Amino acid sequence: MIGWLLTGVMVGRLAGEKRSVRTPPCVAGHVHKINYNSSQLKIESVYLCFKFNEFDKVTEPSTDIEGEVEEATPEPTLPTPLHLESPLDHLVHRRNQNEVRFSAYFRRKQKESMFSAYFKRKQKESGFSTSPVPENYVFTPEERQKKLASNKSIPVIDLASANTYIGLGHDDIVKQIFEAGKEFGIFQIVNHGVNNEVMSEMLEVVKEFFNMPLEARAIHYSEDLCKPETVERYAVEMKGLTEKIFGLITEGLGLEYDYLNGGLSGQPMVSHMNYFPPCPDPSLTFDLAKHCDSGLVTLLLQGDVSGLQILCKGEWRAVDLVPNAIIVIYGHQMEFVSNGQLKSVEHRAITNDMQSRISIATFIQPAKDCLVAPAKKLLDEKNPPLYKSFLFDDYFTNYVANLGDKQKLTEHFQNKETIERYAVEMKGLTEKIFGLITEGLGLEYDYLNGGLSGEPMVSHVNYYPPCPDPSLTLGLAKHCDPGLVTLLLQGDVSGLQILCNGEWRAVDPVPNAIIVIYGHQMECMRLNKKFKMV
Ligand SMILES: O=C(O)CCC(=O)C(=O)O
Ligand SMILES: [Fe+2]
Repeated sequence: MIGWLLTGVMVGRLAGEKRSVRTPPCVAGHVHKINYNSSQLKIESVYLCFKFNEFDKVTEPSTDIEGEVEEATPEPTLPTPLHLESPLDHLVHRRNQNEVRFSAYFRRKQKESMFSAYFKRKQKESGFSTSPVPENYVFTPEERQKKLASNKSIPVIDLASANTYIGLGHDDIVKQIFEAGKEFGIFQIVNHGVNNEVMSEMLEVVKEFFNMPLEARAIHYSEDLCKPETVERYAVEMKGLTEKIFGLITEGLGLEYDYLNGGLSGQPMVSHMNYFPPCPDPSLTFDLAKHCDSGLVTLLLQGDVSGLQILCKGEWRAVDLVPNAIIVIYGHQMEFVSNGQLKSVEHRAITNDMQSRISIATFIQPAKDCLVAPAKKLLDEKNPPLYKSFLFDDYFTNYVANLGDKQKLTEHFQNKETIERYAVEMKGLTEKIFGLITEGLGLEYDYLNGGLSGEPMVSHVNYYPPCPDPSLTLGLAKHCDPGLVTLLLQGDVSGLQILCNGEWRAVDPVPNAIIVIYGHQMECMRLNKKFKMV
């Protein structure tokens, strides 16, 4: 359902500004005007994209979408329109599905067909044409906010002694963060080390920007309001905070310190500035509809007006305003990587009729081509992988298609059934093969059962991305398998080779075949040396 984000959309980026020089626009963007009944709605939010260590080089967003637009609204003259994928794109589009002129620069047609069925249904269900809130912003009675059942508060964690690295204070913080992630998937942090001045300046910049009249914003904002120093300082602070938090999270999980760095947080950091104006009837709609965040972690700074709520054990709870706190929201990837030990939290933002509200959400997300999977170190016989491994890009496509619905997404990416069925099949096949091998050797039927195959069966899931120069490296170096037998299933791309009488030979892919590889133990058993390992 759409939300009452009666703001505007500017899609922007941090360009290569140099501090000493008065620079051309540092945020390029686009403001959309929408006429709705007699009032004018302005749908706004700003995306800023930061690539660290590369402030001068900005990721080129795709702009291949203009051609798809049929009826472009006349727009003010603006800097070149840009498109950046933001985790919230789908919500923005959802809000504005019925205002067909919303965006000339997004993949409108594609998004329209994606959301139109949903909207038709929702509109039919709602039917509140006389409300002060535009009909397409009205939620069904079941979906609207009710009195909060619980006010049990979300943990506020003091990071003051996080940097001591050892000792009670530090260990206690690690524990608190772990517990908060396990129970809530969200917590607030204070004494986080982020410069308070930078935070309040950043909120001021956003407020100042959104308080400008639409036309003035459209023409001037990129020069007058971006305040590159503030934005850049904020970005640097967020980057530092991310590293600190990641260190504490990985320590709590028992993973290497830098496990969440690299590909898992490899997409350029995006900050999304939200401006929510007062709403004539907050009982009917939301600033932001229920969703889970798509990435690993979101760092949220809210101004002095509260509004964030989280869903915890079926109940909505308010996240209290804590001065100078930053809210850490776990996105869906955190749940996948931690194999469900840490939760990602569903949340929403409620409206109010008196004040406008500002929030700044900074998203840390995996690179598009990053293979996300439960961390191997967290898996064992008792903790099988609960989720499939997948490319983040595939997840994101599903995220958009499922409107950030955590349940649907979890169903799609969970592994339980497939893994279990595969394991049962492998177990059965092993028995069959063992029977045939022992028969060939003239041994008792069950000779290879018991201790000889007594370790819990383990399946490794390997993914080999394309390699820019296959002549220089191997997917996997020469080795023999340590166990008795390996049952290998390969996808539709061949690659396995074996060393046979001093020569490497390819193993051809045969549809639906399973490759049986004898491990070292098979040879070591001195079964008349009839079997060779490969
Ligand atoms: O404005 C808020 O409090 C929530 C923002 C949010 O959930 C998001 O940007 O993903
Ligand atoms: Fe969110």
